[in-house]
Formats: sequence, structure tokens, C-alpha cells
Amino acid sequence: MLENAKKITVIGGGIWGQTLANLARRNHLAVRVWSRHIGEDLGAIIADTEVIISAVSIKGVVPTIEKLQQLQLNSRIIIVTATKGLEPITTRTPFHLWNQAFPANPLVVLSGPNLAKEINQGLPAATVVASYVQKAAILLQKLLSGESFRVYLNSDPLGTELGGTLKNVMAIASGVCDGLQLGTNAKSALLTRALPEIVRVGTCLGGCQETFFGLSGLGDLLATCNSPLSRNYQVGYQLALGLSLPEILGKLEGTAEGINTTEVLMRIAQEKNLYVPITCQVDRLLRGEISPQVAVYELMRRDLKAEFD
Ligand SMILES: NC(=O)C1=CN([C@@H]2O[C@H](COP(=O)(O)OP(=O)(O)OC[C@H]3O[C@@H](n4cnc5c(N)ncnc54)[C@H](O)[C@@H]3O)[C@@H](O)[C@H]2O)C=CC1
Ligand SMILES: O=C(CO)COP(=O)(O)O
Repeated sequence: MLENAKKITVIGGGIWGQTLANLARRNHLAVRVWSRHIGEDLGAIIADTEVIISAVSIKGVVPTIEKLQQLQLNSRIIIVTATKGLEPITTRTPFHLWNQAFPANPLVVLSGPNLAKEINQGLPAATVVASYVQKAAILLQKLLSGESFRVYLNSDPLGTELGGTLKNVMAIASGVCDGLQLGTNAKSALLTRALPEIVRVGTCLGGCQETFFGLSGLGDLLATCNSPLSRNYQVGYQLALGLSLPEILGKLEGTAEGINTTEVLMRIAQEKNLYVPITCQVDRLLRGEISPQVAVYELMRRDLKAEFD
């Protein structure tokens, strides 16, 4: 099978795009990385490509799609989306946007607990490739799997994508929890309550409940909410230390998608009448309306309720 994928093009030269390219190179595949800064002709690069992996941040998804639409993409090319975010204007996920633009191409979502820096060090990690086109997901599984990178299949691309997207909001909350030194009980309560919030939103947007308990859901929630390597966690942590958002973003390496996701998710929640208490406090905090301490207080003083309802 591997020999059939002669060429992979990764779009997005950030740390995640580079990491995915390295994983494919470890399997001796011919990989090109294209980013808007390199000035190379994307049309020439994808001329004989069989797989395109999009690893741009959410703000780059629509521009990337528009660029590829001008290039009359061959419908046999497998498109893989590795972005974790919600498009601000349409509130849609990257899977929706890619599917709408290229309905004839096999489309795969790649998402999981994948802190790029750890993967680049060769530390063991696992991820999920999800698609309605099983053959395409199986090919991706073979192309990227290796000794230190284990790739699982899933047939729920939307749920796989939403788990990775929604946990970024929770990672900001988790960073606040650690930055304020609220303790292990608080952290455990936060992460455990974060999961049903993710499931509530994720199933409403079309994901399967089961998916959110897997690697791309709970797995990524645990990784991102517990690691200083996560940019989203760092945003929350540093807000708790008293830094302002512009100060934090000025020094942050790469994108913290949870900031945009929180804003978009609040609009979705209002429109669909979804109960999202943690997201709501993260939103008020990011807007500068409340302090981290008040966000915690507001979460604790809500009406008492049953654990499962
Ligand atoms: N860094 C990580 O550990 C992981 C990141 N991700 C996700 O992958 C995506 C990219 O993450 P990183 O590489 O870390 O971010 P990054 O900030 O390092 O890179 C973002 C990339 O998107 C491109 N981009 C941004 N706006 C664009 C535009 N308008 N047109 C074309 N390209 C544009 C940038 O040039 C850059 O190549 C994010 O959605 C992130 O959540 C997923 C798994 C792991
Ligand atoms: O998605 C990630 C790990 O799975 C990366 O998290 P950050 O974007 O918060 O760095």
C-alpha cells in the first residue's frame, strides 16, 4: 500500500505541519511542506501528490481551500485535515468546510493527544484518523504509523474533530486552575465536568457520543489540560498569574486555537440553547470582564444540581 502514496503535501509550515511531515518522512515517504511564506508554486507541488495534509490554523483554512479551488484539484487526492478550530464566520468545523469545497475527494480528519514537541522528540503517542471513506483512513493509518506513533481508525470524522477542538477551551480553564494553585481535587472536578460539556456540544453538532470518550476526546483533553507544552493551557496559566491576554499572546509560540473557539462556541451555545458553564466563564475571562478568581467563584456558586442530567 505504501508504495501507492508516492507523494504527500503538507500545507502549513507551523510546528504541527512540520511534525506530521517528519512522521511521514520516517516512513520513507516523499513529503513536501508548503506554507504561504515560502513563495513556491503550490500548483506545481501538488501536481503529482496523492495526499494533501492541511495543518494550518483555523484562520488559514478558508484561504487554503480557496487557493486549492483555483488549482482544480484532482478528485482522487485524499485530503486530511489536522486543524483544531471553528471557523469564526460560519461557525463550521474544518471537516465541513473541506467537504463543502471538495465533495468528491476522500476526506480524513486526524486528531488526538498529540503535543507536537513530544512527538518530535520521538516519545510514544497515539492518534486517530477518521473518515466516511474507510479506504482513505486505512491508507493514512499505514502512511503515518511507526514505532513511536500509533494510529487508530474511526468512522466518525465530526466527533473526532470536535473532541480536539472543544478541549482547547477546557485547556484554558485547566491552565487557570493550575495557575491559581487550586489543587488536585479542583483539577479533577474541572476535567470530569469538562467532558460532559464537550459531549453535550459535540453530539449536538453531529459527533457520536462514543468518540468523545476515545483518544481524540478524553485523550486529548487529558494531554492538553495537563501539559505546559499546550499553548491553550499556557494562556489560562498566565492569565491566572495576572498577565494580560495581549502580553501572553505577544510571547506565545504558535496558535492558541481555544481563544477563537471559545468565542465561536458561545455563539453556537446561545443559538442552540446549550448549557456550557465552563466555556461561559472562560469567555468572560478572555474578554477581560472577570478575573480568574471570579471565574472560579461563579462556577462554584451555580445552582446545585444532579451529577447526570
Ligand atoms: N502544535 C500541536 O501540538 C498541535 C496542533 N494542532 C492543530 O494544528 C493547527 C496548526 O497548529 P500549529 O502548527 O501548532 O500552529 P502554528 O501557529 O505553529 O502554525 C499555523 C500555520 O497555519 C498557517 N496559516 C495561518 N493563517 C494562514 C492563512 N491565512 N493562510 C495560509 N496559512 C495560514 C501559518 O502560516 C502556519 O504555517 C492548529 O489548528 C492546532 O490546533 C493539532 C495537533 C497538535
Ligand atoms: O492539540 C494539541 C495537543 O493534542 C496542542 O495543544 P495546544 O494547541 O494547546 O498547544
